[in-house]
Amino acid sequence: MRAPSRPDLSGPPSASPGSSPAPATPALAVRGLRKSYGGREVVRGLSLTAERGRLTAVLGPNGAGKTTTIECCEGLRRPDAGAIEVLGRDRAARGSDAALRERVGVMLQDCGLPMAPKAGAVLAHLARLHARPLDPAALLERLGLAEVARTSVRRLSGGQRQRLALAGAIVGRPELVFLDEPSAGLDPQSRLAVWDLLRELRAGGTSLVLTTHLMTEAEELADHVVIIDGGQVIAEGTPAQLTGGARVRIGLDRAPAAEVAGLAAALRAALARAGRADLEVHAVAEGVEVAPDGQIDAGTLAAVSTAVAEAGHPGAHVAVHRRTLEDTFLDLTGRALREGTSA
Ligand SMILES: Nc1ncnc2c1ncn2[C@@H]1O[C@H](COP(=O)(O)OP(=O)(O)OP(=O)(O)O)[C@@H](O)[C@H]1O
Repeated sequence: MRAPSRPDLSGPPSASPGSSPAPATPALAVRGLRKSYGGREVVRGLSLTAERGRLTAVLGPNGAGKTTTIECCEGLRRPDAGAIEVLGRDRAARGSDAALRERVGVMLQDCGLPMAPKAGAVLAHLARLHARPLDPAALLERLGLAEVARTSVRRLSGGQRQRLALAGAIVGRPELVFLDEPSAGLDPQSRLAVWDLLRELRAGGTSLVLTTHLMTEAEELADHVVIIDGGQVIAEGTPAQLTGGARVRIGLDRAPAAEVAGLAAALRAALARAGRADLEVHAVAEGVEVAPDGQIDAGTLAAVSTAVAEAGHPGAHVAVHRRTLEDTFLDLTGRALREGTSA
């Protein structure tokens, strides 16, 4: 199999090695954004910042207001209130659309491409609109689309259209790219190819802001994660900050709450006797967690294992557990299905 050719994804002119230092303003700054549809406010005073050269992932349940927020930032929707600065420019200022067109790439949720022309022609056309575009043929090849270059957009599969929309968003070598659910509906191979491409763009200095429902996508790619619910930011940080450190989990299968509480108390006592009162012990569903303030080193693991043995629960199993972003997301946004916003 021929290795896909690799388009030069080196970043925008401002990020090239040897050029002037990156500007101090963030790639995107949103302050107090508000937007209503038919009297229902779906974005309610939202503020977020995306730093330059970083990948910022915006997460949230269906209807949380992610697309509305991103479309306001892209200039596709007019906010009711609030301020949006894109690459240091006030989005609402006269002439900002024209000034930002060359510097900002947009991949829409519903692909936003014309249906009749052939895939290759669409990308070549988009490339011609830019001063220093990527090579469209290499980009098609890189995204596994070379074989459908002569197929009309209408006849592409959903995943192929999705990848073509991504190619269209980046072909102009933008400084900032907005991607609304870039890997929705992609098969695992295509998703990995898209992730590789996004990593490479970021390494080349491009700023990326994406929405996603894939927690693994945010965990794999994002420098900064913003969680939105009910039209507001409810948490943000690096994936590691949001998930917290690793814990030692002592599992008790199908144990009643009283037994779990008893184990937690016995562990606290045993750890205190061993001089490890610094270790926090929490009862969780079907077990107990011990959360060290930092990494789990061998001494900590040994102290916990000894304490478990002393506590005398023969059915207990000990494992190191790392919380995922999905755990945090569900803790913050709940497990119930959503219909619209909670406004
Ligand atoms: N043009 C519109 N007219 C009326 N209501 C709208 C419009 N666009 C979005 N909404 C409503 O605004 C709310 C927020 O929608 P939005 O698409 O911004 O959410 P989202 O977080 O992107 O959701 P999803 O994850 O499902 O894509 C939803 O309740 C949606 O039904």
